[in-house]
Amino acid sequence: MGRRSKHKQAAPTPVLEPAAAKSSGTVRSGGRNKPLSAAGPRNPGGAAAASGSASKGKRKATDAAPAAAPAAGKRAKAAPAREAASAPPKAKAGKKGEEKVERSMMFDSEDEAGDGFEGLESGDEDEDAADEFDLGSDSDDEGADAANAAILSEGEDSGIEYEDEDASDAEGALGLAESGDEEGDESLVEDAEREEEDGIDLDNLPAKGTKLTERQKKKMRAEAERLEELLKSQGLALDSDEEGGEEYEEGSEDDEEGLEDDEMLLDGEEGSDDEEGGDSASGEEGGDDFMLPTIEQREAEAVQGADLQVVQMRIQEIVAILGDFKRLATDGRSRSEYMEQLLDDVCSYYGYNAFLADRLLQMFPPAEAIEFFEANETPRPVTIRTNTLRTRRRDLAQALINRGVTLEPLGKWSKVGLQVFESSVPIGATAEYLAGHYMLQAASSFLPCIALAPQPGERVLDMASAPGGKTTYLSALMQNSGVVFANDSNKARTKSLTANVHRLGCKNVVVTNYDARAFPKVLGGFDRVLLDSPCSGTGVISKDQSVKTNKSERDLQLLTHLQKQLILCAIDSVKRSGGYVVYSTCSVLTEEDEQVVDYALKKRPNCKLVPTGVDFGREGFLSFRERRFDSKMNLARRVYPHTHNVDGFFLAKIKVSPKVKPTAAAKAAAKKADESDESDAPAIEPESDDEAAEPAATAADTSLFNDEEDAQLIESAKRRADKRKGRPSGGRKSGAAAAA
Ligand SMILES: C[S@@+](CC[C@H](N)C(=O)[O-])C[C@H]1O[C@@H](n2cnc3c(N)ncnc32)[C@H](O)[C@@H]1O
Repeated sequence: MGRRSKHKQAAPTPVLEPAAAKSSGTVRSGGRNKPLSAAGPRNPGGAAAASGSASKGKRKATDAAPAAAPAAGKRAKAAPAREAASAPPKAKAGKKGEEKVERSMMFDSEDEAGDGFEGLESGDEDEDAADEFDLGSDSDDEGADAANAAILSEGEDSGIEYEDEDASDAEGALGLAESGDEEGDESLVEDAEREEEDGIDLDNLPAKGTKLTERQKKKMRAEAERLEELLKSQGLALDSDEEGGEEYEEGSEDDEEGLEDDEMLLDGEEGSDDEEGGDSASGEEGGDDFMLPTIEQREAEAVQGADLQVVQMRIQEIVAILGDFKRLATDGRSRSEYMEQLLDDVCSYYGYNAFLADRLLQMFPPAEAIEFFEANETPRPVTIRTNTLRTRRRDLAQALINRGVTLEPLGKWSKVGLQVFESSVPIGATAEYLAGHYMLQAASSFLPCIALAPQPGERVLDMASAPGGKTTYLSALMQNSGVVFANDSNKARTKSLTANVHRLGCKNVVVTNYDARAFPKVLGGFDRVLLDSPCSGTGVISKDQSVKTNKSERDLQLLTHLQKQLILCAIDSVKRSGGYVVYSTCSVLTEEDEQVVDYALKKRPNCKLVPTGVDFGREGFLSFRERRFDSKMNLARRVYPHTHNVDGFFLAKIKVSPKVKPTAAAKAAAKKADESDESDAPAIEPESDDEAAEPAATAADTSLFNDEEDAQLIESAKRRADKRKGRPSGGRKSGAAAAA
């Protein structure tokens, strides 16, 4: 990744993966165009969270950058949590004010340029240009591209830099300075500053005489070498004999001093052991390498409470060691011991329960997992979706700009999205909002609708639709024709769904209130079905910190069982001649994503995965731990907060063909899928009134499933519920139980 880009705000990213993933994340800090946040981190759920993430929440409110662990190659500026917690949260406010002016100026100057988004105020653009932000034709595509390109080319001024510029950045970064001229010097200073942030944190260098670990020494030597390389590439070698040395002459004293300092630091109390900076990280000497805490130390920490600063440092050390275990693990402890400590530390530092922290640590390599946890401490940018039933994006943008809103197009991948950077008015209460010109909608939540691609005149089912962000988008994509059945099992939530449908002027929507497992019995024959499934919400922790602590293994089992039932109903609701189902969740856990889709494919051999039409994000997993998934699962898409600066999200598109007589192999696969689902299935009822879990215990019509297992589960759940509420048990029987 280009180093410059790190300092600029990432828009929700049109980034192709896996390249983006490898680039260690796109969520970047402190650019001038820091986006308006959708929601501040909420109060963490548990006691641990209170100590851990509450303070982190504050810190992050002032600094949008997820501080990646050093092993991610970034060497995060590890501001001590407590110190940072007291950082003034309004520090950026003044900057934002300036930003607003800058952004407006950007649009103005683009007006003069006369293409793309810049036509906003001019009003004299030709029809083609005026259509640029409408849905539809290829030329529109080009127009939108041009608009974005114009903005992208403003990268330096606007402070916005998209991920796909990073490659050229990386190449260009070192060629910035013409040696000797002022510009060059400035660039060099900037580079050096960047080095500080990217590499060794000069603000937080250990005090002189501090004893450094071998690994720290090694890092510093490597950093020194890198700086030397950089200087050389600028024609400013450290060696004053070399050409160009003169220009460096002035600074050389300082630098020599600096080097002395470095050396003193490197030497610590013991004196330098290798001037050449050779590899001495093996830890044979001195035994001053990182050591995992002993059992006694862990017990003491458990009793006294952990010092967050210590825990944070330890997380970084462990992540670095796990990244190069053979070389860096010098205390004879096993990898699993390191993982165990990391799990403990993640729980106490970020405030997750052990179950979820463990699941998430399994999802990513350790360094990336920390990036994910960090990203969950900062809100995602506010995004809105233009309601094309009422207005055009350019008109909406102009209207909001006139109200003092700073915004820009979301990215090439969306013709209707806008990212809001700053607003002097509440974005959920403008006249345009009330008039239904836009929906406040997370960028990820556009994706399933894009994937479903409903056509005008079609019959569409949105199975779990409240509060209607996707329903209203589907309606707009269908240009208010055909029909969208917008269903949700939660009656209270259908009220906000209905309100949104009205506000946005969706005339082709019918709201229904069923447990979606009642489909296709109540209604079937759909061209397309969206199942935006109830889920654990592990992709939206930045919006709801309670997810960190309120999910247990049992909740997950209940959810996945429900999800599997729902996806079969979605498939069965497609018309006989075939159609499409999009399955999506805002969870990143494979149990709720690939595993559910895989189950459905095995149970319904007339289905196959097809491309989502969303060309960014990571591919779905083909396997995860001991599980193997459908060979086309790579067509599914995953997006993450730490790689795309959007809510974590999963989507898969399934083509449903007319039913065929299942082959023996298909039957065997379906049976196997059932068995595996049974082993995953919940053994006990949910205790909470958790919205997502509720339907599992109150299934309206389980006769859809001639599944004894289901019937028994529901029956025993009801018995237990009766018992808990003091009702005589056995007095009632569900339809399913009766049928069974
Ligand atoms: C992820 S939210 C849907 C968000 C919605 N698609 C949107 O874009 O605004 C999941 C929804 O599923 C609903 N739900 C949970 N269990 C359900 C069930 N068995 N049948 C139908 N809806 C259900 C919840 O009430 C919740 O509104």
